[in-house]
Amino acid sequence: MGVCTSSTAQCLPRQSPIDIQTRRAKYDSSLKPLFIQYDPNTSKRIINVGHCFNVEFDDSSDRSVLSEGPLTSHYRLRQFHFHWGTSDRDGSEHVIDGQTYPAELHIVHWNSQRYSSFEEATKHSDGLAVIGVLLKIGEPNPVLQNIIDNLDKVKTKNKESPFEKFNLSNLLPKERTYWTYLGSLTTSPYSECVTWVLLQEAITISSEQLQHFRGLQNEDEEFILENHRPLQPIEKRLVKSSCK
Ligand SMILES: NS(=O)(=O)c1ccc(C(=O)NCc2ccccc2F)cc1
Ligand SMILES: [Zn+2]
Repeated sequence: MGVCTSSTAQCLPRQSPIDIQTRRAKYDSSLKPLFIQYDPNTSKRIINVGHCFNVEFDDSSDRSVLSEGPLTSHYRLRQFHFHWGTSDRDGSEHVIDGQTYPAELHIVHWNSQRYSSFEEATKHSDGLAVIGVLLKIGEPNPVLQNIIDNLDKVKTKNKESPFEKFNLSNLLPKERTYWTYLGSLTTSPYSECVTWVLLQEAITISSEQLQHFRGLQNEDEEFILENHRPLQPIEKRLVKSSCK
C-alpha cells in the first residue's frame, strides 16, 4: 500500500480491523487498568439490524460507562454486537499474529463527556471507544446462551425484542489486559472515530452456539453467514500494550 498522496482516492489512514502483531506492540507503562461499570438495568432490547444483531442499552445517562485505560474521557455504553464467519475457521475482525478467531464481540461506547450524542461523537477522532473480545471454540458459554435463546425473536431485519437485566460484565474475561490503537468503525460509514481496546484473553463459545448466529436473516431473508470486514493496512500506526 503506497503512501496516500493522490487527491482523488480518499486517504483513510486509520481504518479497522488490523492484524495485531504482538511482538511489534509497545508496552506503555502510562496505560491504566480499564474502569468498566455496567448497570444491568440499562440493558433494553435486542434488535436485528440486517448484517448482525445489537443488544442496545439506555444511553440517556452515565449509568454504564468505560473510562481509564488509554482513555482521557468517560465513555457511555450504547450497544454490543458480534462478527462471525461462514465456518469456525474465521469470523473475527481483528487477527492476532495472523491468527483468525471464529467470532468477535464489540462493546460500543461514546464520549459523553465531550459530545451530546452518539451520532455527534462519531464525527470526532475521540468520539467512540470499542472493547473488542475474541471468541474461541470451547465449552458452551452460559452467558452467551442467554442471548442465543432470544435470537429466534429477532430472526429478520428490524425485528426487536425486550432484553432487560442483562449483566454484560459477566460476558467479559477475568483478565483485562489489552492492546489499544486508533481506528475506525468496521462497517459503513467507516468513521475514523474509534479508540480500539482489544482484550488479550478470549472468551469461549461452542460450535453449536455459534451456528445460531448464522441462522439470523438479512433484509432479503437470506442467512447472515458472515459479517466480518477484511483486514485494513496499519499505515503509520503503533499498537500499544497494557502489559509487558
Ligand atoms: N463494528 S464497529 O466498528 O464496532 C461499529 C460500531 C457501531 C456502528 C454504528 O453505530 N453504525 C451506525 C452509525 C454510524 C455513524 C453514525 C450513526 C450511526 F447510527 C458501526 C460499526
Ligand atoms: Zn463491530
